[in-house]
Amino acid sequence: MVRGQPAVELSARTGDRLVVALHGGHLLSWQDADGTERLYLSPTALFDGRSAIRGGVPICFPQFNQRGPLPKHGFARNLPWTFAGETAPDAWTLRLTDSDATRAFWPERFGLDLTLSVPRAGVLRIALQVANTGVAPWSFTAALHTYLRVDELADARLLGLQGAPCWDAVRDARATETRDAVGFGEEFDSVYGAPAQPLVLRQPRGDLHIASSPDCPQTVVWNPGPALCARLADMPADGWRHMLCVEAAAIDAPIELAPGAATLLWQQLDARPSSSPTA
Ligand SMILES: O=P(O)(O)OC[C@H]1O[C@@H](O)[C@H](O)[C@@H](O)[C@@H]1O
Repeated sequence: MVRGQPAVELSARTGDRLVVALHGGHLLSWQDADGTERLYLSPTALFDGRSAIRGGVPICFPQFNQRGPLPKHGFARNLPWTFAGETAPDAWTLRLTDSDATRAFWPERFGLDLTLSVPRAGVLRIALQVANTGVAPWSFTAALHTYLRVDELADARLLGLQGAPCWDAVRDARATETRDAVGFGEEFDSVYGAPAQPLVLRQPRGDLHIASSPDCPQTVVWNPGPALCARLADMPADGWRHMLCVEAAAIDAPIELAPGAATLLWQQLDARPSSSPTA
């Protein structure tokens, strides 16, 4: 149990440790072998079995944000998932299938398999298989809404976005990213075309390489900054300084699945020692 909610703790042979809540199939913690926490979990996150948990890796499905009639970011993060156990060495799967609770929002038949795996020490792969188990085609948008832990946001840079098309949601402006190292401070909410190369979150303590699947053609980068953070009841006032969401997303063009078809959305996080000083 974590804060009164059912959760499972997963220990990989590498020494990496994961904690995942059944509510939302929500990864709460990833600690590598030396005990370094890689994900941000708000100390004031709600663990009431209904609300989305602030931090970790919320699963946004079948709708991203408010781009449709469903609740914000869909319903998958608000429902209980089941734990299917270790489905391959150092790989564990959680499952959500359609039920009366999902059909209250969305009529479609579906299966989600979230597989968390540790292929090497300090590497985490988050893979969401989306399957159409019904008899009619349907489409969806989705995101792996990862909250990365940062020691101090002012010292962090996100590298690899230069040249990517970008929609800045704060200013409602479209542009091409010109910076080779993006820094943060105020509210930041942008949808980028995902570059072919992994992004790098660079901090004094080291780099985190962030790769995503071809079926996630967008990368969303979000930090509420001080003003919006102060309005978020489930985040402490300084929480924005210790997180950065880098989300593998399929949102600009909904993915259509034929009956019996499935697709795999994934994000891989790879922690490495710093190769150069903070840009
Ligand atoms: O507060 P929520 O529902 O978890 O959403 C957090 C943020 O999620 C991001 O993915 C969106 O781009 C932001 O616009 C949004 O504010």
